[in-house]
Amino acid sequence: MVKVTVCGAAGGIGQPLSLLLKQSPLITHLSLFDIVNTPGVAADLSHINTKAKVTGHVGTAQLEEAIKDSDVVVIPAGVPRKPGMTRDDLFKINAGIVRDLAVAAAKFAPKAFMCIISNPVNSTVPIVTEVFKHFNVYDPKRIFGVTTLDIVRASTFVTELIGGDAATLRVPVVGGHSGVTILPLLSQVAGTDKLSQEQIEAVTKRIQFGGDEVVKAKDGAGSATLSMAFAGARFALNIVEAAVNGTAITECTYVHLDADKEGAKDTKAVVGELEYFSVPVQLGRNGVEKILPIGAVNNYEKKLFDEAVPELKGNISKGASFITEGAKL
Ligand SMILES: NC(=O)C1=CN([C@@H]2O[C@H](COP(=O)(O)OP(=O)(O)OC[C@H]3O[C@@H](n4cnc5c(N)ncnc54)[C@H](O)[C@@H]3O)[C@@H](O)[C@H]2O)C=CC1
Ligand SMILES: O=C([O-])CC(=O)C(=O)O
Repeated sequence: MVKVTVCGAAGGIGQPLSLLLKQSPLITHLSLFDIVNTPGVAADLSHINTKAKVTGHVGTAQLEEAIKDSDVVVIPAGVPRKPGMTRDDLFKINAGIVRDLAVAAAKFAPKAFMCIISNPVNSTVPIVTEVFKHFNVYDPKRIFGVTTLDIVRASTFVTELIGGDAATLRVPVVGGHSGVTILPLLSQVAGTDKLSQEQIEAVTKRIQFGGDEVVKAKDGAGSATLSMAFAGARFALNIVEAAVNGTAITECTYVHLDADKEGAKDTKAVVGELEYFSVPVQLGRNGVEKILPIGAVNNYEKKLFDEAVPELKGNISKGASFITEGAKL
């Protein structure tokens, strides 16, 4: 039995993400939570002839039943950017939304794998951590910031330059999930040696600011939803596959480096005392099985790390202190 709850399931990401999850033969219960419209979305999806039973839950009074005993909780709840905004501008509204959902998960599904999509991811993941610590149910192996869209974009954009199959080209992207904190490690990708330094820098910027491309094109109607649903489903389904079948799947994801202290040593050597970083992680039955080395980084990439670290540090402490110095939970 595998219960997956999507919080924010009626939204731009939530709906297509739920559709993709409904196709998994491994999920037996797909629970849809939102503050609006989930009865309709659930009724609609429930007619699809795949295994998962679909239930809809609307409003905070139904959050407990929605989330109770979930194996996986995916959170794309909250407001998206409009042109001119940074992800950090969303903190004011989304921090409280993620906190309240994390409180419900800590109380009613403390063992769930938490997959956080809501922005700013660099800060919302520390919020979830601090809430779980407060309720004494914290396990860093089970809390993930979903940065898969950066990896998906990197595969697409790099393939446009070097050719090959975007579906199978793996580009490690580490760091965080906003602008300069997004660190594509192109020097580790076979075939990028054909590119000029100018091309490398341009595609690096494109990956870092891919979200802005969509925000601009949508012109006030929100940010990436369909590509995020694809990326979120890929990540959540990898978590499910690893948990159910023990398959060792490697994916870059934003985690607390305590999730595997030994494995994180090589990352720590580069990023200092930073607590969170998106790193290549081997997933398994208990979430993070191993943090894998970030590998060799060239001089240009080192410079990018230097820009990312102070920004990430600020984002992390902003999220953590929202709980540790905020109103009583
Ligand atoms: N991690 C990533 O790579 C990405 C993250 N995002 C982020 O995902 C979030 C959602 O984006 P969209 O789906 O486009 O927004 P949306 O506005 O279309 O949907 C958000 C949904 O959250 C719901 N919601 C609001 N408060 C809630 C609460 N307390 N509990 C449950 N649901 C609640 C809303 O009713 C709405 O249905 C945004 O913060 C956005 O920045 C977007 C794209 C990529
Ligand atoms: O850009 C945004 O605000 C949404 C997002 O995180 C992305 O598309 O990577």
